[in-house]
Amino acid sequence: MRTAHRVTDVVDAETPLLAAGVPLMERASFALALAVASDLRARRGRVVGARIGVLVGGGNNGGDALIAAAHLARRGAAVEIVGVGRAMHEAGAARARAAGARFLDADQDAGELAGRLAGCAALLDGITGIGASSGLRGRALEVVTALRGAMASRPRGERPWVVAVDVPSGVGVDDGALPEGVLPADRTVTMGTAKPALLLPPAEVAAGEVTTVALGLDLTGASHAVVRLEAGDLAEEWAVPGPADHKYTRGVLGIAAGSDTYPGAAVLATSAAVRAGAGMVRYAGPDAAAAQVLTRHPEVVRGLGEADQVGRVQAWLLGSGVGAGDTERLAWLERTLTHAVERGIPVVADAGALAVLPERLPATVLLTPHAGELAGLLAARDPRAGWDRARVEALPVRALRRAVDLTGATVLLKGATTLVAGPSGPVHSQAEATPWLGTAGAGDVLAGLAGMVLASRAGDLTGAGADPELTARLGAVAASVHGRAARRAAGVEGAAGVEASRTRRAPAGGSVGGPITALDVAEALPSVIRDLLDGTLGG
Ligand SMILES: NC(=O)C1=CN([C@@H]2O[C@H](COP(=O)(O)OP(=O)(O)OC[C@H]3O[C@@H](n4cnc5c(N)ncnc54)[C@H](OP(=O)(O)O)[C@@H]3O)[C@@H](O)[C@H]2O)[C@@H](O)CC1
Ligand SMILES: [K+]
Repeated sequence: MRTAHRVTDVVDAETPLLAAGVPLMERASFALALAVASDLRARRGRVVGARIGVLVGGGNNGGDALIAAAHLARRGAAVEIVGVGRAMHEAGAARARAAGARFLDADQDAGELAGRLAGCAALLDGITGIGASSGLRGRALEVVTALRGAMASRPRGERPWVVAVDVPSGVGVDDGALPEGVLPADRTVTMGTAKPALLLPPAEVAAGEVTTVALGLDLTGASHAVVRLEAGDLAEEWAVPGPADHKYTRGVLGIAAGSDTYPGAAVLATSAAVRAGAGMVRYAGPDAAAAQVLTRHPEVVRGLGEADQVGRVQAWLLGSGVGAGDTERLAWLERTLTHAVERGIPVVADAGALAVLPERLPATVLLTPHAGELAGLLAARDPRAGWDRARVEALPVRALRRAVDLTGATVLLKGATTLVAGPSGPVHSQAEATPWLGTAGAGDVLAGLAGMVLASRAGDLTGAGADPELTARLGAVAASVHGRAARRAAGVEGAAGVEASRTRRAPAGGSVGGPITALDVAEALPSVIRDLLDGTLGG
């Protein structure tokens, strides 16, 4: 599990150590210099003679960069420092100067400065860290903007290796905002613990590879702001049947997905649920879609009539492939959702069901909007706040939290990185998806998979002493398994392939994979789940 902590928690943990004289900045800057030296050695064989540009702001983030610059200069690098703040960490600057680093004229033309920096082997971004709010301004913004331009005009292989100090300067450290004028890093060396922006869209793309420096901060009392589940965490949450289990104890999922207009959603959602190991699926939908479901999956049972006539289910998936004009179906979804909520049955509410939500919902209802649907939900409930799709994409965590506050439900926001949060607990951020997954029907597969995961853990979700944060965690499990199945179906291989498929950079080994259909993703589920439980799936 990867985790990140809020700025206030980091500051609270630092304060007693600093008061006790623990040399946190020494530790931070030494580890930073080591990381830069090791990257330089890997990329060009040596540190000696390498030209390293250092962008320095007025606070302690600049202090980290300056002391690291001193270490690198001592190791023979040609270090060039540019101050872009109103002040400069004095002790750090003195050490860098004493070690032989050069201070460039900070007032020279930004374009000329940028041209010089763009030719460096490495750049350190030490302008701002956790002490600044989102968005660079003034001279810092001017220099970084010119630098971005200068770097973009060079071939990729001739751009400097960028290392961000603690966070890429200017990101929204707690909310993951990515304003104009952030220098994208190849690596971020973060101090004490990862910061939320390093795991949250859209800022995470500017972080590159994240290295966490252990500073000895005591964060045991602080809650996680962001959690990213890894393979071992998924395996722990996955319900594995025991000898006494049968189809009813493994979880019966009711699926009300698909319509005469979108019958494929029924097939995709049921395929995902069946392939992911549902004890039983009851399909409650129109005859034509049901015929297609049964042709493909004869093990699916039909559920006819109202919710109380369908037969017992442990969880529902409602709404995938039901359009806004399908009034009769929407009315049925609304009645079924109310029925499920009254009985404490977990629900995945997708697509059409998002249009018929009651005012308040329990946390065991998992809403699965994409950015456009989330914008619609927020615009309806919070009309004066001006939510639209672009704002949701720019501030996804804020949008997600707002939707949770307004509904009481757990919300899963689908995207290249999927976010899940409930009324309590962290934001889960799962980034396993490959861009190949951006294909019609992928959301129906996720919905069916998420419904199956809730059904398989229904007892834990609703019983006495149930963990109120479990729905969000299981939503994150589904998102991660969905992304991993997509990678497998697409043939994305190795860490380089995964990285390349996310960033579209040329891979150094591995494979970026190729096109997939939504059904391919559902069909890859059994092998991915098997490997997950065998412990052979990395990441
Ligand atoms: N405490 C410690 O010992 C440890 C601290 N550590 C390190 O310290 C960092 C936190 O340092 P911090 O608290 O000094 O704040 P910091 O991130 O440098 O930002 C403040 C500066 O930013 C500037 N600035 C602000 N807004 C701006 C804007 N929009 N655009 C441009 N500039 C802007 C502002 O300048 P001013 O507004 O005054 O001109 C001010 O000078 C932390 O991230 C970690 O790296 C670690 O080494 C562990 C030990
Ligand atoms: K920084």
